[in-house]
Amino acid sequence: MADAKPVTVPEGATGVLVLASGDVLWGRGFGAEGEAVGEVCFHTAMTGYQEIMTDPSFAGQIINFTFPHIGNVGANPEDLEAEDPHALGMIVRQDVTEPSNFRSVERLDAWMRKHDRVGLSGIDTRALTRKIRLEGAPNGVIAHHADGRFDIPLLLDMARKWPGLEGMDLAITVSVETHYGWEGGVWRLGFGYGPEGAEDGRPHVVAIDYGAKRNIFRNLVKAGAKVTVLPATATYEQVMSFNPDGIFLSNGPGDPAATGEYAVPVIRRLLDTGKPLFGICLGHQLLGIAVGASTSKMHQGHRGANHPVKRLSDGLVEITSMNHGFAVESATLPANARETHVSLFDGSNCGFELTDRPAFSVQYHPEASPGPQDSFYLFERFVGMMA
Ligand SMILES: NC(=O)CC[C@H](N)C(=O)O
Repeated sequence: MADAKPVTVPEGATGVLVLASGDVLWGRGFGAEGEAVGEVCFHTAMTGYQEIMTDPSFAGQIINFTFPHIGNVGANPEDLEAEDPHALGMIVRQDVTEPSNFRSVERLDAWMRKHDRVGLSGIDTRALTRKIRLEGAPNGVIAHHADGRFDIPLLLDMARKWPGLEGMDLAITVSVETHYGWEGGVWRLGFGYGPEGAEDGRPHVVAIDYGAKRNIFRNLVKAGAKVTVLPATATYEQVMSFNPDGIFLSNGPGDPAATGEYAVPVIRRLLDTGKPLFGICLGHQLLGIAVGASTSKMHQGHRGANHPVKRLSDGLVEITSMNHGFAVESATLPANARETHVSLFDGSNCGFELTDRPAFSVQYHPEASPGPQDSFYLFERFVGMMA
């Protein structure tokens, strides 16, 4: 590891990324001033930056966007996966420009400032992505100071002391405190997300929130369910007291194997009820652990909006939205778990179903997007099991 040398701040630099390796990448800060320490990962989506920043699955992470024009459609109050951002900061190629979109109510940099999130522009995001691909996702500090004053040795020390996502339990830190009924389904121009979803007569899904993104609940509603959301620490008795027709395990941040006592033992008991059960992302990983499989940290992870996933039953390739740095290891799936989906990038597990119970899960976000290859059918399959 390179040691920090006395540094001169390049002319005009108001932001910096300091990696635990000793690499120092100068740029221009935007959004909030200050610093944040976490894992630096790259995301290949061309749009959806507000959704990415607010997805609770990104807690503990600093996002390097491979798409150069981030901020060009501004910020709006609808494209949020949670009320506040959970990603720690963003790294982009180009400076944020004036927004050009009829839904925009403010600039992205103003939104970042308001929500206390640090942004860094002017970075060679391709070089950084290449580094992450070769070396794995590093720990680092993103910092922004308008006066250009940075204590690089201190930032390096912060980056080196950060323990890393492996072994870190974050789901519990981003979950809700108490249960609530979810409302909000299909988006309509001029109306936003409709209030549907609470009507009686719909199959009742109890969703355990390990750091859920809102779009998953919207999709459950779109598929016909009524959704009640429970905190990550909900006990078996609490889940059952809502008399669910089906149980949903949400996405969420951190290491699935670090969730300890509150998640997996409850999931095991819920499986024994024989009620339909569906897990996504962290929920998929937790279901994997509950049936005896192991999870491991991936070299660079999968983060993007067009990751090809192969459905093993018929070979169809789904274009999926993904965000994960841990994966269920296929080889450790037990005999009663059939692998259903694999990543076309690296062959890693992306879905399985149990052969002796109505339970299945996937590693990606099944979106209700137009086109023949989306994966929304998974929500319909789940809700259909309760009919
Ligand atoms: N999207 C998610 O739920 C992420 C799951 C888990 N935190 C991971 O990084 O693999």
